Amino acid sequence: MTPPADMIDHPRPRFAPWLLEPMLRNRRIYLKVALAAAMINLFGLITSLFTMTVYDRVVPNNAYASLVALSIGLLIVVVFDFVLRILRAYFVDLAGADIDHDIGTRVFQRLVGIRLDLKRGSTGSLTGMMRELETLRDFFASATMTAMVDVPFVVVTLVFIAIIGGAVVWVPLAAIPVVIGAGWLTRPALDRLSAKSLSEGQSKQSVLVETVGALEMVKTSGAATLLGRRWSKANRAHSDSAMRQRLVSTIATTVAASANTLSYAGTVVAGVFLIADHQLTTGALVACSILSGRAVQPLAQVATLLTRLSATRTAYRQINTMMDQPTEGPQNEALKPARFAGRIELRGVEFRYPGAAEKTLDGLNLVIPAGQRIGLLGRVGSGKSTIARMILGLYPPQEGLVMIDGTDIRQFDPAYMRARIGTALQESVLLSGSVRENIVLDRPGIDDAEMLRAAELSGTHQFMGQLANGYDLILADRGEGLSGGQRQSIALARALAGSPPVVVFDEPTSAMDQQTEAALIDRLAAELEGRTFVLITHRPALLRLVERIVVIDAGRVVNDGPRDQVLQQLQRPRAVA
Ligand SMILES: Nc1ncnc2c1ncn2[C@@H]1O[C@H](COP(=O)(O)OP(=O)(O)OP(=O)(O)O)[C@@H](O)[C@H]1O
Repeated sequence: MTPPADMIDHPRPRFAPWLLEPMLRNRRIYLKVALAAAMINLFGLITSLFTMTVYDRVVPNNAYASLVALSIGLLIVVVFDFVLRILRAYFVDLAGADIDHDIGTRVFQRLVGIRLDLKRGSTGSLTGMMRELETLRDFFASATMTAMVDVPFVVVTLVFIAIIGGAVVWVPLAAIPVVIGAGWLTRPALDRLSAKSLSEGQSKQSVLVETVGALEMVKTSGAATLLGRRWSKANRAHSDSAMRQRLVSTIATTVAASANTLSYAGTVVAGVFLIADHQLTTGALVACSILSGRAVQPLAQVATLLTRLSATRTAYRQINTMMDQPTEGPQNEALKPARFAGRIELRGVEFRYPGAAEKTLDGLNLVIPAGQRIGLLGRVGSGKSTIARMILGLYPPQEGLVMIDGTDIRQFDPAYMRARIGTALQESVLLSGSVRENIVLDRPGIDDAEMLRAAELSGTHQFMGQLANGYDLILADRGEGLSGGQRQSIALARALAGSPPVVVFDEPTSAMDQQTEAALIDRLAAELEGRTFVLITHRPALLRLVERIVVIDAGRVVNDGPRDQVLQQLQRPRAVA
């Protein structure tokens, strides 16, 4: 069974493996579709033969016995035709659903593995692109696929017309280039318009996602006017190009439909002369006129297919651009070391955000021995959160190295590494679903007992334990329905669950009152003992948790030492002033 590998090696036209592989896997089903199509086309020929026989043999001779026999035969054909048509639709759907599922999984995996430094476009345009999967699915799972299977039978039908109708075959033959020409000529315009319509649809989606995601801000800050203007502009542009796209494809499909009618009528007209010339019987003419419609029809369907092909190709290109991008993690075998002690080292790290003019980290050197708890201090925008992102491998440095336990973190499996770093970043983003799901996140090894332990540590249990449905409380999108402090507490429970050897907290108490914060610090002090802890904060109380302080300014370390010593140095200039 070598042929499939061959086809993957030299695909023409070049299809990406994410599309080609699931299609090839379904080749058996498509073979069944082709078989069913062949039978259905054969039945079509039989029906026309039936008509011809009735006109030429039954009508002139009043041969009712033959008519009964022929009718029974035809009835059987109709029943088979019915069953085969249903089977054909079912098989196309079956293959379509499998391909859709496969591609959906692959694309989603790629989406979550996207490298943040290579990410292009807004959240809205990314979701818009995911929506384009529907366009691809519609193409593979719809009747359009069956139209392609019917195309080779056009030749069979034409040969059949030539056999029974002779010169009449020139009529459908003349109609075919018209149909193909209409499809071909409109294609460049359709390609252009569907690309335009797709990008404008994504702009529309961007405005929508931004508005819905920040509805409270939109209302309170009066952003509705600005967003409303953006929305109508995007909407107008999109409906304009969608209208043009429909217009052009209507031209192609209408030309095909008219060619179909002309082919039928032309056959009848030409047939009259041939009958007069005794070259054709009336029955053969009727059969030919039916068949000439059947010869052009698949091509008319292909014209429709071509109009959809533009949209499908645009969607394919969009998705393929994302699928072609390198994902996170090493290209070769990723490391998953059994021991993860948590010694962190940033050596000569230089980093500039994509598109930013200034470097955020400028030759930063920092070693955090395993088990040490450090606080990162520094002014707003000095680069503290960026250091956390470097440690988590969210962005690779342009220069220098980020290492954990002496290994460049780019060699680790990103999911493996991040599962060992408990992280609570500045924004406490929760997901829709229960509080339990938000803490456990389906991670292996985190059972109810561990979830409760983490919830007690973070302070979540204080408010969740008292509610009747407690941890099964269902949250709306992004944790709506809870206060900011409660959300933050759940995010901390999520980070602490599973006792990861490294913990990175960025402003973990920014939404909490002093009392809640003090109680949290008491509980965390014992919990973090012996673990590598990186704390980014502007709140002095939290510094009780750390033994060393590193001060960052403009992406460099400007002070580093034992906590109390650095705190004294930081207070001194103020005392002098
Ligand atoms: N995603 C991003 N894209 C481009 N620039 C960014 C991005 N995130 C941060 N920056 C820039 O990098 C610089 C440092 O940001 P960072 O978030 O690391 O600061 P910080 O020290 O954590 O500040 P804060 O105390 O306000 O949290 C800022 O000047 C900011 O403009």
